Amino acid sequence: MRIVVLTGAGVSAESGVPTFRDADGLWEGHRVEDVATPEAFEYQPSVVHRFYDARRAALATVDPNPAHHALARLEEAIGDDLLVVTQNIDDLHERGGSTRVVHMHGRLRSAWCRACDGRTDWHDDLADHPPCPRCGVTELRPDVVWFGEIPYEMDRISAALDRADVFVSIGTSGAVYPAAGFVQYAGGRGAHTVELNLEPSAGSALFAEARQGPASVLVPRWVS
Ligand SMILES: CC(C)NC(=O)[C@H](Cc1c[nH]c2ccccc12)NC(=O)[C@H](CCCC/N=C(/NCCC(=O)O)S[C@H]1O[C@H](COP(=O)(O)OP(=O)(O)OC[C@H]2O[C@@H](n3cnc4c(N)ncnc43)[C@H](O)[C@@H]2O)[C@@H](O)[C@H]1O)NC(=O)OCc1ccccc1
Repeated sequence: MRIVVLTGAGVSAESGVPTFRDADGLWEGHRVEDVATPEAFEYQPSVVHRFYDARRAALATVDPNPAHHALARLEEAIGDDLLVVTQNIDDLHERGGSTRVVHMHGRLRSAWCRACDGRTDWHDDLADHPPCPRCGVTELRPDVVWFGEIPYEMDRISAALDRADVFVSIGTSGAVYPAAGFVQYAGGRGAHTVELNLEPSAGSALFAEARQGPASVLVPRWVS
């Protein structure tokens, strides 16, 4: 039984990581789309850096919750037959014990150098323009996928969706593409589709099965 699990901000909400759709967007009066775009980084890099530096620093104050741990147990049970595709840029899946994880929108604890294209694990701020550890140039940006940019590892994701027997979506509002289109893609190839979410998402009607409730309760129950 090959399973692809897609997760969104809702899987980390009970760990204390704010979601995008509560509090009318995320941050300091900025529409998320206004800080998570290459244009915003061009015109106001310090605002964008502070946005990600604060979220990166906050990672030290949160821990995985029972939903993350349950997915790690499932991986232990079925190994390569499971792939977790996350829209989240936090590292809670890995800290929960998962290893087969694709961060399609990037990672907070990684910096990407626009000069040498190198990526480096990064735990500190970027707003003070530190030099790239590889090439020494001060052209580091958050290693995240902004609106208008192509998500990471789309080939690996499409290949897994092609072969999936089950597609499960956890804690996502289904508002952002291409992730929001995965249910139709997998369902169209015969996969059984399940939504586990606090409330029905924009694409709920597209799922064969939809359960409402907190991820920390629904995911362990679904896994066991
Ligand atoms: C706004 C939207 C309409 N715009 C887009 O989708 C755009 C444009 C677009 C492309 N195709 C389209 C088609 C139609 C319309 C528009 C488009 N997409 C892009 O630009 C993408 C790039 C988008 C990525 C942007 N970066 C992010 N994040 C990283 C940065 C950062 O994090 O700062 S997106 C970011 O927002 C999204 C937020 O959504 P969720 O995670 O779902 O969070 P949200 O708060 O919305 O919802 C939380 C849910 O959880 C539930 N919940 C809450 N608590 C709990 C709980 N306790 N338990 C369970 N559930 C819970 C709630 O009920 C709710 O349903 C996530 O994807 C997240 O990663 N790039 C691209 O398309 O390139 C081309 C391409 C495509 C394919 C192949 C080749 C090329």
